[in-house]
Amino acid sequence: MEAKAANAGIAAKDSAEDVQDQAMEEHDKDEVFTSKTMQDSLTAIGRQYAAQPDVPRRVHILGTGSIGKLVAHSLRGLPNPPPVTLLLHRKMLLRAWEAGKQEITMLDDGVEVKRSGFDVELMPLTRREHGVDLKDGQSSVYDFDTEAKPHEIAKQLAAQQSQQSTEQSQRPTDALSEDEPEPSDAAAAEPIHNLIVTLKAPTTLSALRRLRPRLLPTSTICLLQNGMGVIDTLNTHLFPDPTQRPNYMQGIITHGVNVPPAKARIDPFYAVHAGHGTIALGLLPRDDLTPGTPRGAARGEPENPDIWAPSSRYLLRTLTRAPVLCAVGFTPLELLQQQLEKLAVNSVLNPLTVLLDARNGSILYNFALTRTMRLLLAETSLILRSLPELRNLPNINARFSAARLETLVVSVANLTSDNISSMLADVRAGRQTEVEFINGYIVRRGEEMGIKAVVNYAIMQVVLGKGMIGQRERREDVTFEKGMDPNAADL
Ligand SMILES: CC(C)(CO)C(=O)C(=O)O
Repeated sequence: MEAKAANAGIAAKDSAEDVQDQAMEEHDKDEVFTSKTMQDSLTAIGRQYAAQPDVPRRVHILGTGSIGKLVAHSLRGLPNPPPVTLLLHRKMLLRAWEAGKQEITMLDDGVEVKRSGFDVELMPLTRREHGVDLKDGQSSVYDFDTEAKPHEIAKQLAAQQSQQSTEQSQRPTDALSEDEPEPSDAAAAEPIHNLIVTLKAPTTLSALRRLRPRLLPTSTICLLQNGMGVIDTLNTHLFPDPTQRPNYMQGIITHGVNVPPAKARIDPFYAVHAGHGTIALGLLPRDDLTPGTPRGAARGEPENPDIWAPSSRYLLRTLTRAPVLCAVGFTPLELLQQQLEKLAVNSVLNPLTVLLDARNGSILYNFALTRTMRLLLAETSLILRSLPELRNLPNINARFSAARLETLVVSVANLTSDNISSMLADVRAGRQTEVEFINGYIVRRGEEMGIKAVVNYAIMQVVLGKGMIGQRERREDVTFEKGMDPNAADL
């Protein structure tokens, strides 16, 4: 009976979607017509929203955790959907995909909606040891049975790798020997123009290192994750030359999506859209624009849309087109302020819930914890109000006052009182936390301005210490069934 009702629900939803699809297709045709016939006469804002037939439409999604699934599922639900490639980081996931129905299922308001038509690519993770990438199955630099030290072995491996890559690039492709593994999938070598990253901040650098050769200065990377400072890390380690950097977009997600553990074991491509929220999106202005290009953000003025790369406009437009995502674009300066507010909330709720090993609501109505929160927020407020990028903005002192930040923390703790914070979930699962991109970011920004963020620093160290205790316990005391390593948990 229940299944019947659910099926009826799906059918009703499908026919409603069909009608909507037709309407949107007409709308799309109109937009292409507009872009072909009137492009020259459009205003800058008009060009921003017009369809762009020349931009490659494929969207790659890195991270198939709950948010990755929500975004992928929503994009394939669009009328005239873009091609979507899921970048899978584990063989087990690829096998599950191939053995399954090759669809993502989202349970929303009691109705299961299945969507297919995705492409997948396996992105085997490499380990980095002493500065060299070790491929899947390659021995650790610590395992060699010689007198040589791990860093010396790493040096030899690096030399070998660079020689191999030089030889390979000098040989014509048809001269590859039989036994040499050819790239398994030609698509895996193609450029990535539009990339959405839903990985956690600490794993982003190592994952993007694998994709570095496929990312062009014309590509756009949209980061949908907690924490701040990832872009600085990417620029330092992967894109030191500003002219070779991709374009960046950032987003703040308030959707609540989860994967019931019982379901995760049966179908890793299943998720529940439990709380409908929004995505605030903002593009980052490039640092390498020709001198003289008007850059509104730098002066705290409205943005000049002409400076955004076509892939950035395409990705922004595509994400904002998906009704369920409720994505809205903001100016870089407004998005930055929203990110900092979220950072302040996370910098209190996440580490405190880890230390207390308790749900978000546990910090409420407890004066000892209120004192701790106030100490943290006094320090964070001072640092945020001193940031050079916010200088000259009116209202900064009020928006980032310790009292207002406390109101934000309390209200989020109330709204999510039964939730387990993402940081506590990470610690419990033995995963690396985002603390260095939350409290660590506040500490780093403080240091730049000569402000010692001792409370944030101390709390970050305790969270790191707690994570280490958990990881050690897991390694030493508990034996896991093969294939059930909790550290391999999905991102
Ligand atoms: C706001 C909060 C704490 C909600 O759980 C969160 O964003 C998180 O868990 O990372």
